[in-house]
Amino acid sequence: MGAPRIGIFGGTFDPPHLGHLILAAEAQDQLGLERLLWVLTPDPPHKQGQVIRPAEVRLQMVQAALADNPAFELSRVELDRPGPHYALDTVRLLQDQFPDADLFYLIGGDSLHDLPTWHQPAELIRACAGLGVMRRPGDGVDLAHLESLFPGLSAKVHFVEAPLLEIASSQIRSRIAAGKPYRYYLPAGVRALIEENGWYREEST
Ligand SMILES: Nc1ncnc2c1ncn2[C@@H]1O[C@H](COP(=O)(O)OP(=O)(O)OP(=O)(O)O)[C@@H](O)[C@H]1O
Ligand SMILES: O=C(O)c1ccc[n+]([C@@H]2O[C@H](COP(=O)([O-])O)[C@@H](O)[C@H]2O)c1
Repeated sequence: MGAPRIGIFGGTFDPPHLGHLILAAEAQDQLGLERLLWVLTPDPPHKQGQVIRPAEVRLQMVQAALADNPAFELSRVELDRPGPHYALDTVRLLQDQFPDADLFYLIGGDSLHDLPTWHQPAELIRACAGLGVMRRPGDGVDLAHLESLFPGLSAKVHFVEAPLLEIASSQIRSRIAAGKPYRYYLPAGVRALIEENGWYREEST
């Protein structure tokens, strides 16, 4: 029997939406992940200076998004340490927690495209058994170029088969602020929280 496979899905989740849920569910199935840890990132490295809702607000929404799926778990590995939250530190902490497991880091195509700008990307790639990637419209992924920067990367990239989804948290925030319908872009429980609390109505980001 091989090592247990654990998926790590980090995100700002401001708010969590159907793109996130579909990526997580397809990756779990296609990569045979025994556990799938959703890692809420309080202080995302690439969103410094950007307005994001407080971690407690995003946590409530992630809990609502995960509530009806026992296969999804919330990990506090970033919530419980000060930021900025680099993926490499997270993977290393989870390696300590699950020393026998193969860890798969899940990202969208835009994140794969940006990987060279991440903190110590070569070490991150080395630390992961694989990267589960769901393409995004216009993500600009050029795997041959990435392979030239990080030899061996392409063998670790597993493209997750799924429809291309033009859904983004930023787009949902804009829709809410503009009074446009957004109901079917995210789970009902997340929408209920947004409506009860009036979140995103005044926001322009
Ligand atoms: N529609 C989507 N298809 C594929 N991957 C996605 C999609 N939406 C988000 N992701 C991936 O999920 C991870 C977390 O994304 P994040 O929480 O930043 O959401 P986002 O929709 O990209 O937010 P924003 O629009 O505010 O930048 C990232 O790796 C991102 O690439
Ligand atoms: O480690 C890094 O340098 C790094 C740079 C950009 C993003 N990440 C992580 O990737 C995940 C998705 O990022 P984001 O900004 O699209 O929500 C989130 O968990 C971030 O902490 C990590």
